[in-house]
Amino acid sequence: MKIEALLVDLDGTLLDTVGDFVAALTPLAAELGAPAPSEALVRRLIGRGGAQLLRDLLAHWGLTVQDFEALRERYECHYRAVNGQRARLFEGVVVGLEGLRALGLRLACVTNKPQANAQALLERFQLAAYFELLVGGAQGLRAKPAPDSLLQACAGLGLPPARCLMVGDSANDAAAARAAGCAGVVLLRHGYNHGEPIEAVPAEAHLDGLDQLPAWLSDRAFLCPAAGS
Ligand SMILES: O=C(O)COP(=O)(O)O
Ligand SMILES: [Mg+2]
Repeated sequence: MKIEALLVDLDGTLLDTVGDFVAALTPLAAELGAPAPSEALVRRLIGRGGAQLLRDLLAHWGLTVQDFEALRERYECHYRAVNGQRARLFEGVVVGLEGLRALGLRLACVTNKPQANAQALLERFQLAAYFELLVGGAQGLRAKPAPDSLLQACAGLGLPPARCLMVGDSANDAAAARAAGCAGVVLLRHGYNHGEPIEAVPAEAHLDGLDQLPAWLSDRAFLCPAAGS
């Protein structure tokens, strides 16, 4: 088995976006009369998409709202206004993407973040050119840990999931990769995993950063595409 493409998560994998989430949630909390969420709390909640994040936060505050959809829309509006302003690239991302490209691997970005926000982030951080396609959160696509967005990315690449390896930062990425039938999953240690140690999530590898991935792949002939093939 050799892999031909990587499906790469966004939040917690390419970009540290926790500051954007806090900035979007702070005015929403004020509207609801709830305390501003701390960065540590938000870090534990990121990764299952915006709707789940809001449900988890409401549960944390002990609040219920009559019109959840309206709340979600207000949150998305706050988020769009701050998207990227506090985000930063994780160390090793560009070196890692360059190395993966040099190995001849095709890249797709697969995130629970709404498509437009994800696209804007890839452009803002000059990452867009590395990716053949981006599958973000959209209506009709169940968020990871469901396999929907990964399957859509594989279809877009024209590859069976067994030729694709998922790279992410959370148990959701691992579960989505298994459910989609991907070749495996590599997890990075610098992201968000709901407050749990990432090492507890079974994976083909746990790495400190994306810059370690090309060498890890090169050491495994079954995962590395034959040069020039
Ligand atoms: O939960 C989100 O909104 C984003 O999460 P992801 O980029 O790690 O999939
Ligand atoms: Mg993530």
